[in-house]
Amino acid sequence: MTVLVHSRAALAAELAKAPGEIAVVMTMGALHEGHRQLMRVARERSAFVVVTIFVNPLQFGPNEDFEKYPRTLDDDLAACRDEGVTVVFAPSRDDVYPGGAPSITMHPGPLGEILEGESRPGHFSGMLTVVQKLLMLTRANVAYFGEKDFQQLALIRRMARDLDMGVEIVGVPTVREIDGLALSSRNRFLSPDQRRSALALSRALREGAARSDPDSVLAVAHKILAEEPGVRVDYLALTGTDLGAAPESGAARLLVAAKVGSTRLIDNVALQLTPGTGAPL
Ligand SMILES: Nc1ncnc2c1ncn2[C@@H]1O[C@H](COP(=O)(O)OP(=O)(O)OP(=O)(O)O)[C@@H](O)[C@H]1O
Ligand SMILES: CC(C)(CO)[C@@H](O)C(=O)[O-]
Ligand code: BAL
Repeated sequence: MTVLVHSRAALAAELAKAPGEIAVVMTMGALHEGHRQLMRVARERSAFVVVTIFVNPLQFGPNEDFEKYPRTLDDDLAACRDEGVTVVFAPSRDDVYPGGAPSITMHPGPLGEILEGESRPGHFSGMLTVVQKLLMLTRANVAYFGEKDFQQLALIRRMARDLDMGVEIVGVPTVREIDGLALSSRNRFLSPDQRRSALALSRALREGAARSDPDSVLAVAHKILAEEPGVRVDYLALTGTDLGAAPESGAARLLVAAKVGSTRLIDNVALQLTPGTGAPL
């Protein structure tokens, strides 16, 4: 049975019943198969799984989509029930921030200043602050996050390690539609035409990642994105798996952020680089 709680007191009462390890899957709701995959991976290991649903105002910029972010609690609850989730914690803003905006917050450091951090000032500070609070409130031993938000996952791992938080952070591969589009709550804002345009993101990543020479990887991906007029690229970046400089060879990551209409989407893939193998485009 899945129990829905809204207050931190009701959450604490449910947590007291946990027989052992507590797992958490944090979300902003509007749940889709990507979220459900996180829940399934969590359930495979832990009998007690908490899903949090909270659209965190602290991680949205003033001109971002906080107000219009989809809120679909009834459907979300049904999805959590289907996946055998133990507790759904859907707090109000006052429950999470009883004293208003916190005066002590997380500082993401240099990794938080590039890519998403550069495009969304303050985003990662707000995100890490609420993740830390939700880890404390849920008393989680293990927490699951999607690779779709690759930089977010890297920062959460780093926070847990740097601050000795004693929680295990598990990354879960990105779940995609059959045509390659990464599942995202924001996909529902796309018109059919915009959805077709949005496919350029995953196509650019896939075809770029099929190359192994760094110049070719970026050139192929750039070309695909440039040829899609419905897409305005924010960044396309080839990095190491730690989001630092791309290695000359070995495991790397290709990341993209772009606006399709007024909807901002992100995606990324893993790839292997081998120098000197660039075939002409
Ligand atoms: N397609 C996906 N595959 C795997 N995990 C995902 C996917 N989409 C989201 N997640 C993960 O689910 C968790 C909650 O994410 P969130 O609620 O922001 O959903 P979202 O679809 O990423 O929403 P948005 O696109 O609006 O940011 C995060 O750990 C996120 O990485
Ligand atoms: C981790 C998170 C739930 C924190 O608000 C959010 O950033 C998200 O949904 O990815
Ligand atoms: N999925 C990352 C949360 C955000 O876009 O604010």
